[in-house]
Amino acid sequence: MTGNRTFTMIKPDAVENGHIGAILEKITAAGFRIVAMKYTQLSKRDAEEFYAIHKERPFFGELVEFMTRGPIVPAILEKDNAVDDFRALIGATNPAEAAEGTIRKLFATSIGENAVHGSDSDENAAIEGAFHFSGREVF
Ligand SMILES: Nc1ncnc2c1ncn2[C@@H]1O[C@@H]2COP(=O)(O)O[C@H]2[C@H]1O
Repeated sequence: MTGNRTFTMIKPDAVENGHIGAILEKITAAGFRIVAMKYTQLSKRDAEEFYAIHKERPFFGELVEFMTRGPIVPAILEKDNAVDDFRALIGATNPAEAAEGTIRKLFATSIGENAVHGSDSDENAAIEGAFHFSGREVF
């Protein structure tokens, strides 16, 4: 049975802090199937394109600088109700406001360096997944 899909990235802060394994464990324990995953680093151009929707925000420069400073783990995840269930699993954007037990509460350090990304809609999940993966990389 296939569920629907969301897109995530384990961000440079969580990679630097050694949390890849623990975060993947939380994701799979919550019932998500990994259908695509890689270890890679974004160029400045990649990050500016991926986050184009935020380009007028005051934190845009900081966001691009952060997301390009080291490797990330992008992945496409599958589960029923994937987008909403994944956002519940990761918690609020600001880890200070994230619920106990959520990935951001456990592993994020600030609103900017918040450990993981989660798509906010089915449409954006498809766009973001296609940004990072070709058809041959999705299983
Ligand atoms: N006020 C803020 N200051 C710095 N970074 C922010 C702020 N709000 C959002 N962001 C970052 O912008 C990112 C947009 O994608 P995410 O929701 O994955 O995670 C968000 C944060 O990393």
